[in-house]
Amino acid sequence: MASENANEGKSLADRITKPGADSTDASLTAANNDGASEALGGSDLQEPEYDVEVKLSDLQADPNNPLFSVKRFEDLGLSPNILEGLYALKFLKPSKIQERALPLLLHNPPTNMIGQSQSGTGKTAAFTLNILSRIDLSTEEMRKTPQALVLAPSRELARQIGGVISEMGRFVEGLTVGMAIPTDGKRPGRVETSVVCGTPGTVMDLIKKRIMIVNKLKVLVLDEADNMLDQQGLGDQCIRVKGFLPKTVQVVLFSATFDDQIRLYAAKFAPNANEISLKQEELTVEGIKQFYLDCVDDNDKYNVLVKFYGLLTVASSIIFVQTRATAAEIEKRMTAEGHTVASLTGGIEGSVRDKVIDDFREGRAKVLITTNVLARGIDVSTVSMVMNYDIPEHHKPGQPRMADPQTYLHRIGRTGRFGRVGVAISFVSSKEEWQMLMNISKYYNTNIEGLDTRDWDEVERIMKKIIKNPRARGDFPQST
Ligand SMILES: Nc1ncnc2c1ncn2[C@@H]1O[C@H](COP(=O)(O)OP(=O)(O)OP(=O)(O)O)[C@@H](O)[C@H]1O
Repeated sequence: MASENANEGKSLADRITKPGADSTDASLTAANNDGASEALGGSDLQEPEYDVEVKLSDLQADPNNPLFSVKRFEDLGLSPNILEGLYALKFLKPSKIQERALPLLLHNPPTNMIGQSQSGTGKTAAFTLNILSRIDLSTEEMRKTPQALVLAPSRELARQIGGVISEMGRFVEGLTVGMAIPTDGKRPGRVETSVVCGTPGTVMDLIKKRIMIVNKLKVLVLDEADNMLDQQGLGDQCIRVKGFLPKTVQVVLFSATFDDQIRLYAAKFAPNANEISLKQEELTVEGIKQFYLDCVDDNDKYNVLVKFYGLLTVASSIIFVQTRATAAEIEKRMTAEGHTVASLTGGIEGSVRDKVIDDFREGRAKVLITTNVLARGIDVSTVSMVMNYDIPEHHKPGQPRMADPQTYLHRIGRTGRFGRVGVAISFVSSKEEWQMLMNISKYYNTNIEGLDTRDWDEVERIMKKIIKNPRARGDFPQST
C-alpha cells in the first residue's frame, strides 16, 4: 500500500540523493548511470502510488488544468531508453507544458524556446528530455565533452536539476552529469561530463580557466530565466557565458514568470524562439490556498509564528524572510523555545547548505527558514505550507515599499507541486504591508483570504479542511 512506501508523496527530486555526493571534488561531480540508480539507496520506485495516480489522472483529464494532456510520452518522439527512464519514475502522461514544449524543442533544426508554465508543472522534465535527446554519447570522447549546460540561480537548484537529469537518463548509456557550483575554496577538476549544471559565476570561471571546454555545446538552458536575466550580476554572467558558446547553441529559457520587460530581453537572448506563454491571471496554482494573518506590528509577527507552530504540528514547511539577519534571529528564538528548525541563507558555506537542504528533503528537518535564495525551483513534495513571514518586496532605495509579485508566486509555489494541495500564509503587520499583499492579489486576480488570529480553533479547522486528500495525511498541521 502506498503508505508503506518509503517514497510515498515524494517527488523525483526528493528521491534523488545529492549527485556525486561521494566524490572528493565538491564542485565538479559526475553522477553516471550506475550512480543514479545507487542514489535511490534501495528504495522501490516501482511500487504503486495509488493516491498519486488517481489524483493525477483526474487532473490530467481536466482541460483547464496545467497537468492536462491529450498526448502520451510515446507520441512525443522520445527514444526508448529515455522513455524507460520516465516509466521507472512513474511519469504516466506529459503535463501541458511538456506536451506543448517537447515537439518544439525536439524539432530539427534546433530552435530556441522561451517557455512559461505554472510552478510545479514539470518544466524540468521538459528541458531534460530535450537534453537527453540531443547529446551524442556514441564515443568515449563525446561522453566526456560538455554538450548541454543548465544554469540556475542557486546551488541548491543546480544540484536538484543535476539529480533529475541523472535519474531521468539512467537508461541512457554513457550519460554523465557534472556540477559546476562553488567549491568552498577547493580547486575544481576538469569538466569531463556531457551535461553540466551550475551557477553562472562558477561556470564562467571554469570556462575562463579552460577547465570547461564549451566548443561542442549544443544546448544552453536557463532555468528561472527571468531571474537569471534580470538580476544585474547573474544577467551579466549569463550573457558572458553565452558569448563563449558556439553560435549554433539552442537556447532554452524556462520560468513560471516573465514580466513584459524581461520578455523583451529574453527574446534578444534567445532570438527567433518558439514561445509558450501564460496570461498573468493564469499563473496561480489552484491547489495552493492563499491566506494572510494579521499581526499587530513587526514584533508581533514572531509571536503569531510560534503560536501557529505551537498549535499545529507541521511536518514540512518553509518560512520565507527578507534578510539573513531575520532568518538567524527566528532560528535562534525558535530553537531556544524547543522547535526543530533549520536555516539556509546565502551567507552559509556551500557544504553546510548542501547538508541543510538534504536534511530538509529527507525529512530530517521539518521547518526550513530561508530567504529568497530558495524561492525558486526547489521541489520538495512534502512541503504542505509556505509562510511569508515577510512579504516579498522590491528594494529600491528612496522609493516607497513595493510588492514583488513574481517572488511571491515562486515562494508559494514551493508547495502544491504537480497537483498536490498546499497552503501559503503571508504575515501582515501594517497597512502598508496589507496594501502590498492586496496588490499581489490584484496582479494575479487571485483571492488571498484573511485568517482570524483571535480564533485559533477556526484557523486549525480551516487548515485541516483544505487537506482532504489522504496523501496529505501526516504531512500537514495536526492538532496536538
Ligand atoms: N509528467 C509527469 N508526471 C508525473 N510527475 C511529474 C511529471 N512531470 C513532472 N513531474 C513531477 O512534478 C514535480 C514538479 O516538477 P518541476 O520541479 O519540474 O516543476 P517546475 O515546473 O520546474 O516548477 P518551478 O516553476 O517551481 O520550478 C516534480 O516532482 C516532478 O518529478
